[in-house]
Amino acid sequence: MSHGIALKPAKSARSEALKGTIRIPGDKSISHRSFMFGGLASGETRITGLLEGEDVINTGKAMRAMGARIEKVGAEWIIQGTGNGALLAPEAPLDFGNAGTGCRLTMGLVGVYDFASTFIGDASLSKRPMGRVLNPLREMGVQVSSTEGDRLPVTLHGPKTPNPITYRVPMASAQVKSAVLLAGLNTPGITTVIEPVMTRDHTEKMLQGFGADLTVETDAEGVRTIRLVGRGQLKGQVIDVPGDPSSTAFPLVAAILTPGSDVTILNVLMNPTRTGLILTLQEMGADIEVQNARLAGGEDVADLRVRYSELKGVTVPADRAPSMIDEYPVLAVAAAYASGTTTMLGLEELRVKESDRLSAVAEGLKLNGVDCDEGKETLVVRGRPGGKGYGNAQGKSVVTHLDHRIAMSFLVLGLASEHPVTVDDASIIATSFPEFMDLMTGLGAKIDAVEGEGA
Ligand SMILES: O=C(O)C1=C[C@@H](OP(=O)(O)O)[C@@H](O)[C@H](O)C1
Ligand SMILES: C=C(OP(=O)(O)O)C(=O)O
Repeated sequence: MSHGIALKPAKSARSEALKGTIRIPGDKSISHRSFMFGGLASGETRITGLLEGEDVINTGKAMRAMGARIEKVGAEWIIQGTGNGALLAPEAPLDFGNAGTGCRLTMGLVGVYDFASTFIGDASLSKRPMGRVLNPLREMGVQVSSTEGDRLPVTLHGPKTPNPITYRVPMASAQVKSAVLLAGLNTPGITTVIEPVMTRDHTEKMLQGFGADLTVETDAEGVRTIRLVGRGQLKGQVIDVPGDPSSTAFPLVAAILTPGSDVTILNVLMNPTRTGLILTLQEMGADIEVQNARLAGGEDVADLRVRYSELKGVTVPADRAPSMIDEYPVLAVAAAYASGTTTMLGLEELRVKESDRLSAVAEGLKLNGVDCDEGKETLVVRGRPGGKGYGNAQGKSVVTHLDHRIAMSFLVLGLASEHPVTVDDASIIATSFPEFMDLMTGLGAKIDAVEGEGA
């Protein structure tokens, strides 16, 4: 799926109170991995609650192209996997659309096989750095042919026998950690990943669930050493994917910013590597009640009741970034309505997402009259409670740069701003949260597609 040809703008306008109870679709990270590990494992995997966003569907297509049988029966996805080590050579390039996770993890998964696989994506993914995954794969003996700067298209060809490596992940990235571990699945011996800063741990937990011989040791400084014994058997599993905390962020912040709101969001994944935004919003004074906290399929899950709140600015420490890395755009929007200054530190990884999110957020905030400063790896927002004067300047739209989180964040900004906010492309939201418009308007948000605009 390619984006950027027919842009579909959308407009949000100051809304009455948001009210109601919603269930957020499945977590994107867990959904990608469910298709990948189910497609690889021996026997049957059954998945409910899968996120059917474009990113995840592209991962499913890639797994099918490598021999997995995947079908949807009623509400369930049923997969017959190939067995570990038995993926087939894809006959055509694997197109990951907009998805860094699908692309980078699959590079690890299949890149070490002794055949060629080619990876392509949309204009956004084609700009993103792949060297972070290609470098460890090169160390394992993979032949890499890539476009300048290690961008897509990339073709990989694994060696007869890959080398097990010990790899210290140089940046806080669950995608890099996961790519190396997945390469280790088809490598003899022990592949070791050292993770100085903990990132989301879905790969480790799910591989253990599928029967991989994987251990994690954490030292006194919090440095994690993950060891995976290669070429073991993986067995199909039954998975119920919990709701995505990154998608939850949008109705959550929308309810906090819109006077009179009272919204309950059901079945949200509360894995501590994903809850940095909730903690930060609570520090800012947000009224978020965690209800029915429970364990489901080995993950913490809860319902969240959130009410309109007056926020105050805070400093968000750099070490919290991995647990809320995709939530900074919408946190910046919340900060725009807080009294005082919010300072966000340690944001270097935001520059290599679907867009340079640090610049895209700062540009969008300024276009809407929000006072902010973009630093090399920081963002400072000086908020204005009530949002007086906020809204698109001179009829211009927020430029979303093929980035779903930029599109959703600025539509949320418009729900509490004095003037409406238009974004240039709402179609990109379907990559991660196809139900966004319906769920938000169902709560009472004023968001519409804009007819007759766009390229
Ligand atoms: O492993 C994953 O599922 C993800 C890891 C993060 O990327 P990085 O590893 O690049 O930080 C995150 O931004 C992305 O949305 C999903
Ligand atoms: C960064 C994201 O995803 P990916 O890297 O998979 O494109 C995201 O969903 O915000």
